[in-house]
Amino acid sequence: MISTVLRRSFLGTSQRTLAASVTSINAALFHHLAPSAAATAIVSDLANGDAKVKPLLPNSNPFGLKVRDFHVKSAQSEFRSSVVSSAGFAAQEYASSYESSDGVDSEGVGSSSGGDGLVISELGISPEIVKALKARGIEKLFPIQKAVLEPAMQGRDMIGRARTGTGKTLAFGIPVIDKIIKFNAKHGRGKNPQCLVLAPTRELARQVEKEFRESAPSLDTICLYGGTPIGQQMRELNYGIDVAVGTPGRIIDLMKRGALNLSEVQFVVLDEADQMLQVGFAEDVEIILQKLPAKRQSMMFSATMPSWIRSLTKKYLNNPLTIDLVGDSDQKLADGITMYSIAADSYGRASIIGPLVTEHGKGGKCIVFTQTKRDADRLAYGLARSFKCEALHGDISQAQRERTLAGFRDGNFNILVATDVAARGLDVPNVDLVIHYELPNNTETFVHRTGRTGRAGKKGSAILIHGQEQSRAVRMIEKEVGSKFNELPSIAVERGSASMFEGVPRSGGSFGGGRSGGGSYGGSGGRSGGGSYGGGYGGSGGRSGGSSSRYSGGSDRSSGGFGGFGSDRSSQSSGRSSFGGFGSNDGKRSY
Ligand SMILES: Nc1ncnc2c1ncn2[C@@H]1O[C@H](COP(=O)(O)OP(=O)(O)OP(=O)(O)O)[C@@H](O)[C@H]1O
Repeated sequence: MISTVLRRSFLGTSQRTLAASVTSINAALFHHLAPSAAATAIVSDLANGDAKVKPLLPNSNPFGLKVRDFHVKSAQSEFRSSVVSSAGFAAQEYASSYESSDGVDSEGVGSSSGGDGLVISELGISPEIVKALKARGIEKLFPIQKAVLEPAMQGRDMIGRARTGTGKTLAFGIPVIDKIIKFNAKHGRGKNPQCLVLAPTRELARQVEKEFRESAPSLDTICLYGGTPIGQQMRELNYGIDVAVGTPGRIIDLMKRGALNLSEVQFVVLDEADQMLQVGFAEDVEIILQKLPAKRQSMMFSATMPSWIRSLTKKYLNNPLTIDLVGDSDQKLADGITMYSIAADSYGRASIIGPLVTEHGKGGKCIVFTQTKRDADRLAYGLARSFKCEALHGDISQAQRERTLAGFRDGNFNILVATDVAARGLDVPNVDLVIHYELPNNTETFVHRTGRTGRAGKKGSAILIHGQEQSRAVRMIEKEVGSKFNELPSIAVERGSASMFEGVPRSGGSFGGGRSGGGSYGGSGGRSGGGSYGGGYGGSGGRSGGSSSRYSGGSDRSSGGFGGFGSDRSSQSSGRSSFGGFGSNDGKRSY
């Protein structure tokens, strides 16, 4: 039968299709036969067929496409915590430092040395990982990694929380890839993913997948997200995958098409779990979790614990350990970030960005966060007259967003004007300055945006631009974040010069307040209702004229926002964000 299928393929299809056919048959065979037997069977059948092909080697096929030597059947990994027994103190060490926390940074990622982390090469972690990390300059564990390693190696379910830029991805990544590498060495490689990581945005999914790939080159990883052709992803899944990272929407799509088989998943990680709720993925996440094998290790990383997360935890995690390196009373930002604030009125604020970048950006990378896509476009347009600058938001095509991010990472331009699509999780090394073009919706957003700088122990600055009348809100942020702003002297702006946006196409116009229903600029267009700030920063929420406080809403918002940092707002269970749009997550939102 195999040769029949192959012959039919050879006669009637392109080489590309053929390759896929061979690969899938190969994969099917390998799943039922020992690898060597499978290879022999295929080779002998092909030898009798019409086409001339090279013999199949374990990791290649006649067309040079990647083929994996699958193990017959996956089983639960059996890993011993003794491998990392030297890290045995990690969780306890964290616990004691957290209990005795008095505002001192319990994480220790405050210096470029990476704090007093454990030396990775001494932990019994696979040499491949140690080598790959070393090549990236990573030789010691950061505190969250230290705290997570031992219980993760022991197979504990867990909920983790740590400040921005402190290495949460590798905290779950290292134990998972180490276990998979060791498992594969013992049992051979499986076709279906052993690890599934769910991320709320495409950008974050790509980044997490990259981190896995670069830390374990021998593993096959895939990133599954919308906005890209599904066929290629299906073919790659068919070749065999160790780690799948993706956004829930595309993952469900692939499951429905029968292309993604989650029956062998041993590790599931929810990264930025609370954001899943905010961007409308709550239901999808649960659908996926229900499809996973009961015997698995589940880890969840979440900045806050809304009631949805708690109920997820109860339903899908088994006696989870909570590792919280933030706590409720601590400073929420990573060390090394200096906060500044500056007052500017709505029409003058665009004009002060240039001087702020020049003075505080040190010629390095800078991200300016706006509330709305339109503002991001318009500000980027204006700034581009004097700086190399691009916009990033959810109305921009996925391909262009990827190019923009790559260009920013590579230093092709140094000012990125972005909506909150870039606020969470994105790791662009060496961002020196974050500017909040206006007050964010809530402290949590402030923390995530600000956390794009000062990563991995580096230094950075954040500048919050606020209206004269918003000082109460600024104080509230200070209180909730646990750090003080240094108030910068105002920058004089001549009225006429404020219009650096002349010539910008006005499509509904967020500048100067032409819009009704969400002029992000104060202006006349204020929203009525929305009341995103139920109790946020001192009560400007829900106002209707909106001539001053940004707290009253963002243009794309449709419903209520969050409370303060760490708050538990079950009112969010609708799964809708109060942000000005997340376009990055397969259509659930439009950032
Ligand atoms: N042990 C380490 N030593 C040096 N650099 C590290 C280490 N661990 C992680 N990093 C680097 O630190 C940066 C931040 O890591 P990561 O993106 O995982 O942070 P995060 O805690 O997930 O941040 P966020 O909350 O913003 O998502 C990355 O560039 C990563 O490669």
